[in-house]
Amino acid sequence: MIMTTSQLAPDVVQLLQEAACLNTTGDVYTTPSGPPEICGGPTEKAILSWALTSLLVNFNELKQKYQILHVEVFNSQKKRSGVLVTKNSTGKVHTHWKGAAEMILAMCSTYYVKSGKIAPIDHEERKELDLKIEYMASKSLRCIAFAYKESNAENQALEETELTLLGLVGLKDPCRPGVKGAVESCRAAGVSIKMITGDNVFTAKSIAFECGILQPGEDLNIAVIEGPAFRNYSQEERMEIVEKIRVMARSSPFDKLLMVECLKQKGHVVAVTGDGTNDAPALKAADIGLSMGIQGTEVAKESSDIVILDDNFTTVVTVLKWGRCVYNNIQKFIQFQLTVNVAALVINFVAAASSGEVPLTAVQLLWVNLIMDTLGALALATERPSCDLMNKKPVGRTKPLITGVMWRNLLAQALYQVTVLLILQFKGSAIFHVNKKVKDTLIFNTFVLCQVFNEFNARNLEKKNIFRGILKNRLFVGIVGVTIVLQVIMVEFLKKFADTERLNWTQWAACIGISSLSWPIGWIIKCIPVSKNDDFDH
Ligand SMILES: Nc1ncnc2c1ncn2[C@@H]1O[C@H](COP(=O)(O)OP(=O)(O)OP(=O)(O)O)[C@@H](O)[C@H]1O
Ligand SMILES: [Ca+2]
Repeated sequence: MIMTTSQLAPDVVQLLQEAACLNTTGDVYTTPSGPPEICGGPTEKAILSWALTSLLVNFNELKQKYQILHVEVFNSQKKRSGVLVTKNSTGKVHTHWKGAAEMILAMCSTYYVKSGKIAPIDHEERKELDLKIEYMASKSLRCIAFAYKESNAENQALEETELTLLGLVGLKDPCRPGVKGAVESCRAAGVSIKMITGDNVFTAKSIAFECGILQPGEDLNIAVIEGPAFRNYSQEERMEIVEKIRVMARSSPFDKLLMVECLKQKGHVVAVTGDGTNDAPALKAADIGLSMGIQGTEVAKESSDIVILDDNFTTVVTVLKWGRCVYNNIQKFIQFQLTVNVAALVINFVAAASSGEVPLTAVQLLWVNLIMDTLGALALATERPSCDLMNKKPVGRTKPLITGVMWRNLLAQALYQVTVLLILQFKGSAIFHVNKKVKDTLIFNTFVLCQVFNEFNARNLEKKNIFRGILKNRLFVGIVGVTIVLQVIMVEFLKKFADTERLNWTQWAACIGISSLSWPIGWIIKCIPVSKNDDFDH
């Protein structure tokens, strides 16, 4: 039941004001114009703003009336914070605790009723209060309880038993828009999301449903666990259940770390997001630690690999997408580069071994490497992420960089290039009725043009449509254009330098015709399935 201050006894209001404003790490700055500014952690801020608006407290005035004798700062293990204060006017000493509701309730033996009287918490009362906490939590509220005790001595430590419950507050930390979508995207990308929180199990469950981490129909007995239960399992038991857990509630920093370590031992690649000091060990232990740039504590940021500047979970999807894109672009370039090198090596080796002459000269090979390394790398590395990247399973930790699919594409293209170039080498002069120098130029020119065509093939390792989005990648088109222009200059104008002979229109057409066949070959070869043992998806 929500009550206004007028419905409460003044004594209780006073105690609640003390509880909210003295037992806090937050602060309030009054501004001459406009509402007061509250600072501190999110929980502290919420409680203070409730105190200012609902308890109508004057924060700074109240603080001056008391002296703080002892502080126990909030810690993630005990999930509570406490102070020992004395009121200047009366000299009375009060212990105040606030923290996770059921934990504070366990320290209480009495509670305040509305009228201001103190009543004992018997078995029945305790059950009812537990139900209240559970109800609030199931509405995805984070429950904080306030408790206090009056004592006489000033120098004693904070008492932890026989307290009087002052009240419960429920804080709503709503699931931000977009999070549900991000969770779904991650799931489609083969990334399983787990929520590890210090919250109560009911709050955690309810929030997990809200943002799609838990789905209707899931076996909650397996998917939801509390930190202490997880901790108390044996290592073998933990390894058995860890993959099935979706939500871990009431976890301590150690539980978070334990979970990350278990998942890593299972061979998973683990990413952790977190903002608090209590997340630091897990962030550090994870393969990828992502901390929050705005709310995040310095400790969390220091322990992480990536700082998410906008504190938005949906950014994780962007990180994932770009990470995959870079990996994919590297693969494309490797495939492209290896094709060039394998083909050049085989042609020269076979020709040298059989006739003692090499068709591609050192300068020509240097030239090929120069334009294909720099320009080819630029063209393929600047491809932007495509949507299908996010529908694939992740690459396993032990997966080779060059996959079966890449070998298939690479070998097919290299085989084609080697075949046509060797035919040109041995039969070229007869076919085209040209001298040796022109024939060598034909080989060189065809070889380079084959790479230009193959650069398009390399744009997509698996999909047959290699032109998708090509106009959006102006750099790619530009680079291919520059490569072609340079090649024309090389063949037509730099005869001495590259040892080439000018080619006529027919010969150019023949070179282009032969090289362009690498497109249909690329298309056909992609129809051949390659066994993918992708089941190691983490
Ligand atoms: N400033 C605070 N003062 C008192 N109790 C708090 C405070 N902040 C959190 N709590 C209690 O501790 C619990 C959370 O503990 P903890 O901070 O260890 O969790 P967490 O894992 O950081 O949570 P989150 O999911 O918000 O990151 C909350 O459910 C709440 O009951
Ligand atoms: Ca936290």
